[in-house]
Amino acid sequence: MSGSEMGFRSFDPESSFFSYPTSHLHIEELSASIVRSHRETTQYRPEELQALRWKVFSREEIHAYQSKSVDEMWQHCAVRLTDAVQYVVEFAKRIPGFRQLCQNDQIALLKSGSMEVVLVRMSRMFNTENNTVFFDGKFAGTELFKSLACGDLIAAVFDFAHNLCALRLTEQQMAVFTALVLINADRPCLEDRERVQKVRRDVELALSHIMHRDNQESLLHKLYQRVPVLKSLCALHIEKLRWFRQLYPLTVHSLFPPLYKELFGSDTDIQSLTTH
Ligand SMILES: N#Cc1cc2c(cc1C(F)(C(F)(F)F)C(F)(F)F)CC[C@H]1N(C(=O)[C@H]3CC[C@H](C(=O)O)CC3)CC[C@@]21S(=O)(=O)c1ccc(F)cc1
Repeated sequence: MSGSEMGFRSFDPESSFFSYPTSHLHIEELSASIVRSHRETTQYRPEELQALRWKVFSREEIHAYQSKSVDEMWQHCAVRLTDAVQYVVEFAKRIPGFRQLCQNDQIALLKSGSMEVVLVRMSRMFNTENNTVFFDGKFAGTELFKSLACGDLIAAVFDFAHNLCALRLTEQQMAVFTALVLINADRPCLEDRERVQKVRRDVELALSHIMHRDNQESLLHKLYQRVPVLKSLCALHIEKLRWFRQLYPLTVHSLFPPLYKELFGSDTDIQSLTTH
């Protein structure tokens, strides 16, 4: 094994901790730990989803969803989104390096990145053969979400999930990619950007290590190309939420989960995200 793979440390008196080329073993351990965290913090396993693959909603069931009022359907989805975000918070807390970041930066990364991770995770729930996503126990097409009254956003969310699902990422590749989506040194309001960048560098090495091992380096640039789309989907979500809140201020105020409002509402400070 060459010197750089051995990861010889060079003590840099300036930096708060060793700046060293990361060792091969460290990257292997980091990948394994991220994959384990992913497995422990997703609500559905791939084999479960595979078994339910052809369980689709009947016309009556679809009609029942379409007959819900706009505020009822938004509230229903907001509760599911908040559940999914809480699993992402758990995932983040189990990523080595993320826990070592200061509390402020952990919260800043979750505030700006948890929705993106949920959208990436949604691609695991997608069936590209009939363009449906797993929702409330069965697979649903875009028409089921009509009463949300944001057809353009739903179409974009489905489109993103379809394209990512078509890359057929393994659970390991998905796990490390979501860690990379979360640990982004360009996010707003970070206190120690350099430290976030150092943690991100190791996760980048872990992803290229896994893609190299799986002989799928060609996927890497396709994955990185999907990231700006994630950003635009989240911006569109915030825009729609502002529109919805103007129409139904009381629903958002009293019926939306507090974490949802802290994450996606105005820039209120975040209490329930404190990752103790
Ligand atoms: N409120 C909501 C909302 C909620 C969700 C999404 C989008 C929105 C919006 F906001 C948007 F798009 F603006 F963001 C939308 F669509 F409503 F407008 C996409 C991620 C979905 N989601 C999941 O797919 C998770 C992924 C992780 C998985 C796991 O952990 O294993 C469990 C299921 C969580 C919430 C959920 S959802 O299921 O309510 C849903 C809603 C609309 C849709 F077209 C498809 C799904």
